Amino acid sequence: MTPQERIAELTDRLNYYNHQYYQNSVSEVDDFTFDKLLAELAGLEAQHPEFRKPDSPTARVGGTVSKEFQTVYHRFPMLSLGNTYSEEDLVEFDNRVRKGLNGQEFEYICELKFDGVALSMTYENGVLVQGATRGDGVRGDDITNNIRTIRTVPLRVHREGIPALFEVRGEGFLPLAEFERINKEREDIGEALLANPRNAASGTFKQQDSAAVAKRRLDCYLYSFLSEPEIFQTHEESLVALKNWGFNVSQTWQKCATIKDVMLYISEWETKRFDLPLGTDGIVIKVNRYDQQRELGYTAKSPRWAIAFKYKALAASTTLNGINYQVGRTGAVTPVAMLTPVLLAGTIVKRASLHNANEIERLGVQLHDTVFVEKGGEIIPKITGVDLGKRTGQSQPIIYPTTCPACGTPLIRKEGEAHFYCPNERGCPPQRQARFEHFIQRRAMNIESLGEGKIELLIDRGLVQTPADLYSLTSAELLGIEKVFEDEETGKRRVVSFREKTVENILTAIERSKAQPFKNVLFALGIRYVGGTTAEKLADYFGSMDAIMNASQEALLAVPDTGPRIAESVVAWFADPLNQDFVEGLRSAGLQFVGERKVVEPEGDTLAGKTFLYTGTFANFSREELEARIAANGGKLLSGISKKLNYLIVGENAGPSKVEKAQKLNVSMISEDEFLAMLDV
Ligand SMILES: NC(=O)c1ccc[n+]([C@@H]2O[C@H](COP(=O)([O-])OP(=O)(O)OC[C@H]3O[C@@H](n4cnc5c(N)ncnc54)[C@H](O)[C@@H]3O)[C@@H](O)[C@H]2O)c1
Ligand SMILES: [Zn+2]
Repeated sequence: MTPQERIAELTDRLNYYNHQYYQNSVSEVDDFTFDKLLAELAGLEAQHPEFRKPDSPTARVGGTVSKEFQTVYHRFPMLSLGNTYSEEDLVEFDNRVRKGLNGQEFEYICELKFDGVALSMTYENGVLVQGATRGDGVRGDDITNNIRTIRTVPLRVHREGIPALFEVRGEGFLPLAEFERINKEREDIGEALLANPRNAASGTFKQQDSAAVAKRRLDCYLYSFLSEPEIFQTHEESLVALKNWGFNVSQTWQKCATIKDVMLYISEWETKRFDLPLGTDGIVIKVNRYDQQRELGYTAKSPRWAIAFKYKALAASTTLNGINYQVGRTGAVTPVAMLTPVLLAGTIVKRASLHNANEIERLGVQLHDTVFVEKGGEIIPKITGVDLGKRTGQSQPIIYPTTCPACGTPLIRKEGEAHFYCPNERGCPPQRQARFEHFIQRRAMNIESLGEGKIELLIDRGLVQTPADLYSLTSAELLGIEKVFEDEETGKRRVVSFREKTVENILTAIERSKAQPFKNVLFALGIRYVGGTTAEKLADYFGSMDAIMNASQEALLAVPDTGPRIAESVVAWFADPLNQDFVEGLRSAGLQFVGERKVVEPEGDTLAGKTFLYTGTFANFSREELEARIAANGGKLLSGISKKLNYLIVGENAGPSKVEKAQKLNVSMISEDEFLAMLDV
């Protein structure tokens, strides 16, 4: 391949990765690979400037704006950062800075490089008026409503000395604990897991429905303050002031007098960063004084007064001793690698995720191989490769089971899904147990006193078949039963026994659970894809179990944010006679089958297949009434303006941004009267 061809190829490939990364929140390669390719392209372009493409990713900030949001222009451009993985490059950076400043004294501020999404917030007279993404550096997406959901971003700041107009910038992120919580919930309802916290944050900030965004507790660390005229002399002063004004500034930054101190900071945080509540992928080094920053200036893509040092993902190698196939609540089988314990980033790793059969194939890993494990932003380490040089005659191909490791039922794989499933929903012990655990969790029936082995014991003794049986348990049945559990790994024994006090607590909790609201009951059923949020929406919309049981797929599709996958799953679940028995069992136990919301009585289907959104206020309807009429006539309410929207109903005091956006996307706008006329056909 000639340099010209290679330049063309790299340009296309990197532009494609950028598109996937910024628009679709997907990483098709890891960052290290991406950065290596980008460095290769920059090197080739330097040697052969004549072959450089006008759309080269070396000279542009990676992102763009999207059609779904209003575009805003940044007052000050939002740039990228030069980056490096090597200490030699840092020394070079230090030399460049020294030279650029002609021997003046200078200091650095080191900060962690938070792995999320760059955000910019504008305040006018102390009020947050706009929040935007970086986009292409000049223009970004207006995601003000989504940024308002971040609790640590003040909506108002009133302190002395704050300029009337200023901008703060920082990194929006999904805290690791929140990432794990969401994934646990997704696993629980059989949804594909989010790949990593950075991409999850990026995808969340791009959602149209800010109520859905609010459900994920995003956070943001601020690291920059901009105003005209400037009111600070140094970056340090601005960090201190931001903190004092109530902005969320991570207290991990440090002033360093020399590049040696910078290196110490780097090595100090190499492992310590894993104790932080968010993913970080390196550190950022900035010249402290603003006048010196100005003197050094910018390239087209990044400041010359700052650089990012990125850590290579922490890796270790160890042997794969076996694979444990775990069966989840929905029957999905997940392979977990059992490893010879190895120290990685300060913790001992014994297991790693292998995700699914495709992943095993992709890695080409065999039993007894030496494998590389890596710890990225996530808490569970993953296997990233095989050390083929260390493969011995001992290694054996991994034969993926064809039957359920727990109950022996032949596994099936649904089209388009990566997981194999055990279809024996009711007989398969781990599935049954997991269904009970789902049922008793706080967000469902809240009978958590039944946790930690107690359910297993009840099932073992044949006291319960389905969670409905919990409601007929008596203290006579429970008193005195016990079981000794032995931990396979540690050999530690634990006794679970039902003594008087325990029994009393459990029976009280079961009794009390009868008052749990209808939406919790609906969630507790464990219908695939019906998580807490969906259950709440369905409960609000239909108002009762009977209405949902009798709802057709079309009727379900009319519920906001409910797609065909959920609708199909709900209909199929209620069509199963055994599920019907289960539901009737719960009904006779006296659980809440009716919600607070008024039941929508179907009126007709004149709006079937049409999508609506409204803005403003109306003479004939309250918001609830309008929503109910749309639903009752088979229409579907959308949560935001997109190309999928057919009609925007415009009332008094309509939101100008909604109207403008609808115009842009050619969405029909109708008045209240026109809407009424549609109902009258
Ligand atoms: N894997 C992929 O497919 C893929 C594709 C595109 C980009 N990427 C990754 O993204 C990088 C390019 O993204 P980029 O242009 O946003 O550069 P960058 O993420 O390397 O650096 C700039 C960004 O760092 C962030 N940042 C975090 N902490 C900061 C702090 N304390 N101070 C200042 N900024 C801070 C800001 O959001 C800023 O915009 C690539 O180097 C690559 O690693 C990966
Ligand atoms: Zn099974």
